[in-house]
Amino acid sequence: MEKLLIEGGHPLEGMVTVSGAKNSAVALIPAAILADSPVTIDHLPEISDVEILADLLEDIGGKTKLEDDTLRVYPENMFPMPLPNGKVKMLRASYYMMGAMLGKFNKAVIGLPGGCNLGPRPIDQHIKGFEALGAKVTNEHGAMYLQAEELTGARIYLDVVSVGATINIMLAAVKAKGRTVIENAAKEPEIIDVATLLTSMGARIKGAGTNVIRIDGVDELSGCRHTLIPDRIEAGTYMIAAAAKGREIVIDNVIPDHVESLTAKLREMGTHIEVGLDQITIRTPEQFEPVDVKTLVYPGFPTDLQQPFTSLLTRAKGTGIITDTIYDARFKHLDELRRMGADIKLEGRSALVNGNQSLHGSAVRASDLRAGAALVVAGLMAEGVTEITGVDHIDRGYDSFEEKLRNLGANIWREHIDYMEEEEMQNS
Ligand SMILES: CC(=O)N[C@H]1[C@@H](OP(=O)(O)OP(=O)(O)OC[C@H]2O[C@@H](n3ccc(=O)[nH]c3=O)[C@H](O)[C@@H]2O)O[C@H](CO)[C@@H](O)[C@@H]1O
Ligand SMILES: C=C(OP(=O)(O)O)C(=O)O
Repeated sequence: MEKLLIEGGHPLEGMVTVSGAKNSAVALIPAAILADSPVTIDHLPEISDVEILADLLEDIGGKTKLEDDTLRVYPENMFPMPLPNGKVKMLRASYYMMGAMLGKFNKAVIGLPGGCNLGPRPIDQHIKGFEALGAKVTNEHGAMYLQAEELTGARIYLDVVSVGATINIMLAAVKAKGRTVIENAAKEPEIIDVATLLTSMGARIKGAGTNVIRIDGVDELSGCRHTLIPDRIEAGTYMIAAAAKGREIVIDNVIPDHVESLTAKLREMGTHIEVGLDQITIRTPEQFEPVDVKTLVYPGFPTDLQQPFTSLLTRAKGTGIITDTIYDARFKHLDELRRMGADIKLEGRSALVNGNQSLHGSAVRASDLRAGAALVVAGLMAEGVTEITGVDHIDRGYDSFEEKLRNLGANIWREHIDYMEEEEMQNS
């Protein structure tokens, strides 16, 4: 086990380059299963979710070659090997193995996914989609069994706007017979990225990025080369860190439209922001105004930035309210921020953050990926040293986090936790 240590208070300055999007990468890697020849994906982030998915492709007989930020997938000898346990529980996006394997082999046996514990995260809409396409889906002892004689296009209305269900149904439908229409589809940029890759492979998809997606099934998909879009959540995390502590920070390789909801809120708080073509420059203001934020589906304020944004609100002159309409239990970071001196009340799905509190370094634990990002942002602002455990969560989604922050002037480093310390932590 490892922990992150941050000595707070150092101003940040310079340029940080955003890596490829985690939530695209984790869908594009399973999508490569659908091709009959090699698929090359460029600009992948170096994160554990990517490594585990590449491993899962090997587990079903594929070959993968990861060099720098490029992954080459050789799908020629894959077979529908059951994946009931183990690695599938280490991340959320293993659910895309269901759609991709069903689309390729008409068959899949896969354990239920893991990922951040944000309260219940059902996959009923994924299953509704697979069943509409003709698959029989059963859950036996925690493993999902999916099987179809043949997949046939269907009209599927999602009862909940779901990123995962939209992509999973696309993966299962691209080789189905006839037309599939997904209504009330999610519109996140990552969905467009997946549709772009599948289209390069020969799929016929229209409407990705709108709430109605039409897919006309094709018999064969072939290999291609694709470059991932930049990670808007990583970009947003650096924007928040820059607002918190940045003399002047340039965030490079960002699609400004993808972070518009955050840019608007940071400006409302008084942050100085200049938006270029693929760069955003940010400077900390003298004083932060409190703001209210509600997370919504894209293009609304992303739930994945709710937690780091909460840390920034502790610096506002007054009370800001942050409401998560997507996950009702995405608040495990609040107790940890309170340990650092934050004054936050939780009322239902809303955190009431009383600003003007100076934070102090403490020993805290990241319960999930973005809770980890929230604690890093808080650690950068706090007086003294913050020790963050639960680093494996952070490593799921941030490429070279400490290195990138160190290049901006942060004093952040990683230490190994020895056996005795681990015991002590577990008993405390
Ligand atoms: C790997 C990945 O891309 N993860 C992202 C994806 O997660 P994920 O795909 O799991 O999130 P969804 O968009 O599916 O979930 C949105 C909401 O719908 C609910 N729901 C979802 C599916 C379903 O079958 N039934 C159902 O009720 C969920 O509980 C949640 O309240 O989108 C989330 C919302 O932007 C992000 O926080 C995650 O970072
Ligand atoms: C919730 C997240 O990830 P996952 O869905 O992979 O758990 C996230 O990226 O903030």
